[in-house]
Amino acid sequence: MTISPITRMGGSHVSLTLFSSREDWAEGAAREILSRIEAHLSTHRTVSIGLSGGTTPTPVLQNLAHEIMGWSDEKKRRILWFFVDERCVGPEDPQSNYRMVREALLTPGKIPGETVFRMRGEHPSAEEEALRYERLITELLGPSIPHPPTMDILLMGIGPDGHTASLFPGTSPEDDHHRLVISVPRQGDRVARISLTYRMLAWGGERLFLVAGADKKNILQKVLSGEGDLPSQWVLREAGSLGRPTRFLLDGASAPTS
Ligand SMILES: O=C1O[C@H](COP(=O)(O)O)[C@@H](O)[C@H](O)[C@H]1O
Repeated sequence: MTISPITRMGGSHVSLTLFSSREDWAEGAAREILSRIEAHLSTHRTVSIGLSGGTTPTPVLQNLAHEIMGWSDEKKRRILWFFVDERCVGPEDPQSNYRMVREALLTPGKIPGETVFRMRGEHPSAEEEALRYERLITELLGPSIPHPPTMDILLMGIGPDGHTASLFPGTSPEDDHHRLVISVPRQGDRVARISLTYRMLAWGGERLFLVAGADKKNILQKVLSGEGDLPSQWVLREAGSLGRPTRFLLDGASAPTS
């Protein structure tokens, strides 16, 4: 599938893969993630993955759990699971990204707890927790100077307003300064959040956007049109300027028509 305006977003570094049904998408996306994990582990001791929340990734993570559950503990310990963002709620709250990931992937995949690095949404200070997570990332993945440490695979989503991770419309990479993780204040009904920054997302080895469902069709069309300053567009542009690839894994219902 080709969409010409996409070249304006991330140049040749952006590609789309379309799966016909939601079921094919969930299976195919899990296979894509798995093949990148295996490829990375064939040349590196460990692979780091950033997980997004919301509802879209659930069936993909369930399929991934099914593939990984039979692995030896030794091999499972070579995957380091991080979070792209979290809502400032407890780990049992229905809004918790960690809760969704635990139920879909960690528990069924029998993932060793010591390989999972969650953002503690229940911390009384989101800012302190963002700073702790930033330190954790640099300890585990490398220094933040001269550029952010690299998470090898970032699983990302797009919200109906074009947000990605917990970076919302009206923000831009200029707001990041030198941070890797930020706290995002509560706004209206939206609870406060903790999020990786644009820099951190752009420097990731590869971004896989998991997008499915008819309710994502319009926003995806807009994102890929190249016109605008939506957070997901900033990520594509910044990663593209670093020559880092981004791939969209779409189901038929979400795919743009032109
Ligand atoms: O708020 C969030 O939304 C986006 C998209 O979620 P979805 O439910 O529309 O798929 C998600 O990527 C992010 O992690 C989450 O916190």
